[in-house]
Amino acid sequence: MNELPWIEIISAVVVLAGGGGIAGLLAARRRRRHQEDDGGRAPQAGTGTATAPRPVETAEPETAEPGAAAPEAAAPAPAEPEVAPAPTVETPAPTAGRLVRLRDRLARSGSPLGARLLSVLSRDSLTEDDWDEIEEELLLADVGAGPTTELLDALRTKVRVLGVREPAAVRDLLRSELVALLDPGMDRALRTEPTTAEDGTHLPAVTLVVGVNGTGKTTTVGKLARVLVADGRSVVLGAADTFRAAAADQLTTWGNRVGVPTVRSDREGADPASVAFEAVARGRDDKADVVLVDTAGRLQNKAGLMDELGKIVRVASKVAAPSEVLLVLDATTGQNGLSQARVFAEVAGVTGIVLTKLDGTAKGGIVVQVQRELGVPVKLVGLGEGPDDLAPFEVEEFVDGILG
Ligand SMILES: Nc1nc2c(ncn2[C@@H]2O[C@H](COP(=O)(O)OP(=O)(O)OP(=O)(O)O)[C@@H](O)[C@H]2O)c(=O)[nH]1
Repeated sequence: MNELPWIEIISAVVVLAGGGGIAGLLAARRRRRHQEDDGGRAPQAGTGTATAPRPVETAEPETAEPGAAAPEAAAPAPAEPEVAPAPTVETPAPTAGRLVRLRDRLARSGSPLGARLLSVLSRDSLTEDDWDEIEEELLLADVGAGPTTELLDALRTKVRVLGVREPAAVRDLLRSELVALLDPGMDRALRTEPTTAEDGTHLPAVTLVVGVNGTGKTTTVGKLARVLVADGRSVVLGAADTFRAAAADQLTTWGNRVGVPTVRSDREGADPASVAFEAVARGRDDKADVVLVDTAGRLQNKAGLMDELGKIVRVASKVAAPSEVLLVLDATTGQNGLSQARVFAEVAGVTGIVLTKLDGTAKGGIVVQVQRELGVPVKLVGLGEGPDDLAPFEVEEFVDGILG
């Protein structure tokens, strides 16, 4: 008898058995990863309210059609019975003192505003070359031409008049000048207080988060939800970035981790204004304190951007008008970020800036320039990819961070 068919049959059985094993293994690993993503770091189990999102006006419902097979069901039988992961809710780090905890990251970014400036300023006698060097460092750090001249003039005068040279005194001098440049008097509080309409209806505070793609908007909305939850506020998320389908998933994951519901549409390209409206309505019905709305900001021209953001504001305002429009800027993009900022400020009536990725740049001076150019305060800074790496901006803590 020909042995070949038997070898083929045996091989096929081995492959099938092995494949099933691998499929089971992958399914188990996928489940484990899912559990980790959803709350692996959760210190306690759930008082969470992570609810299934409601479909929005123009959107497909999130849940599968009745009778439709769920994607998992079509996969080979898993090695162990499917157990829905227990909802776990994390406790975000408290917001007070976050910048103090994170400020090492500013120093570690090697900001030229820090060590190098201090070393020049401490030289025995400062020559014109030394002042040029200081100017160059400030410009390289994206402080901007106007503020750099201002800072240099103030430093020159004080160094001459006071004759300071000792490192500690020079540091104090530089510190106070940088603090002054950052305008500590600006109101940086987030307007997140709900209000009551004349007819007694509860109205959540609405925060719209805008900016070009990739700056960290979705991440910021997720982190901001954690900031608010840590401060004892109830939050609803609105995934109005309907351009990128994964953005809604990303936001839902952020929300689930802290027990915050996300209103979304799974249909790519669904009307963002409609999602925003539903999210604000959900916030009103749930009596939430704050609704955070993520947007796409991916439009190619100013007119299109104006149309989209204008419509989101108009439609959301049928329930409650946004009290904050936060512009997310990537600190590593320097001047480029600044020109984007100007367009958004014109189009969207920005009330605050979130500067992300300050952990990865020596260009911390962009904070000065952005505030000056737009006349809008930096309210939050992103200092890493961790869930609690977003801090309320505090001028003195920030300056201490960049001075190292
Ligand atoms: N190092 C660092 N990375 C950050 C920070 N904030 C966001 N990121 C990262 O930036 C990347 C882009 O973030 P997203 O939130 O997806 O950006 P987005 O603006 O929503 O992008 P689109 O949805 O494509 O418009 C992600 O890898 C984030 O982890 C930060 O403060 N520091």
